[in-house]
Amino acid sequence: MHAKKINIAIDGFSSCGKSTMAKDLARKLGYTYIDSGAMYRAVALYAIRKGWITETTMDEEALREHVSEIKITFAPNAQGSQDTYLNGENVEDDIRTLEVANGASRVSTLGFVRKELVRQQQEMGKEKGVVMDGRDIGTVVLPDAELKLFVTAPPEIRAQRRFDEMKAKGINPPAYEDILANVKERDLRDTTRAESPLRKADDAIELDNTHVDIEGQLQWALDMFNRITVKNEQN
Ligand SMILES: Nc1ncnc2c1ncn2[C@@H]1O[C@H](COP(=O)(O)OP(=O)(O)OP(=O)(O)O)[C@@H](O)[C@H]1O
Ligand SMILES: Nc1ccn([C@@H]2O[C@H](COP(=O)(O)O)[C@@H](O)[C@H]2O)c(=O)n1
Repeated sequence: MHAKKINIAIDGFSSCGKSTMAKDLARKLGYTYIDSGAMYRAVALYAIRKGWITETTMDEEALREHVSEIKITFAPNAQGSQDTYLNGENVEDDIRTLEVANGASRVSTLGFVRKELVRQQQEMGKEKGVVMDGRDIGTVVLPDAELKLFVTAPPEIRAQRRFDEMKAKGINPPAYEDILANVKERDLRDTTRAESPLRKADDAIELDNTHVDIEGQLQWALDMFNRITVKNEQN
């Protein structure tokens, strides 16, 4: 008999390894992975393309008026992972730039954007069997998630990992200092915004993965999952 599926919320700071952990865990468990950050990135990309976000300005009113035109979906790719679609267009690569990361960090401060995306994310979590990562998953999107994980590492470590990732992909990376500044800026905005600021849910279990590799963090997450599911079966 298959165990009853649960929802798993993974939150944490920018570039700490949340999506790596969430994807690996979903694959192991046969759950659906949802990258909530990709949804904020897709909104930002839409707004950048329309000229509503520039380096120094954000046209909130245009975004408010047109937010309902933005349809974000996910579909599996050949690598067994998920690609993000914006109104039917595959934007998985386009949303991974520093410019879009910065735009996402800015649009995510807007209450009406959060309201719409949280509604869609809650809909995706209704049937259970979801691993969702982001900033407010354990606190706002899925407050009843049976397992909540919170990942941390110092900004310098996180920026170095991003820098190494880009180099390994053959992308000419921005300067390490620019990546570090982006990580710190996004952390500050996420933790200080009025709408659903990033914080660890009271019932989340924390992992500082500074000295834990990708395999080690997956094993840790699986251990946490097994602990919770055994406890649930006993009750
Ligand atoms: N435990 C780990 N040790 C070393 N590197 C890691 C670890 N976890 C993830 N990474 C690497 O760190 C980089 C960032 O990871 P990932 O994209 O999963 O972070 P994230 O928290 O989802 O980021 P973002 O908030 O920007 O979406 C990737 O290159 C990933 O391979
Ligand atoms: N639940 C979430 C997820 C993301 N954000 C904001 O979007 C930005 C991009 O997210 P990544 O996870 O892909 O880095 C991020 O900087 C956050 O500001 C959010 O607010 N809530």
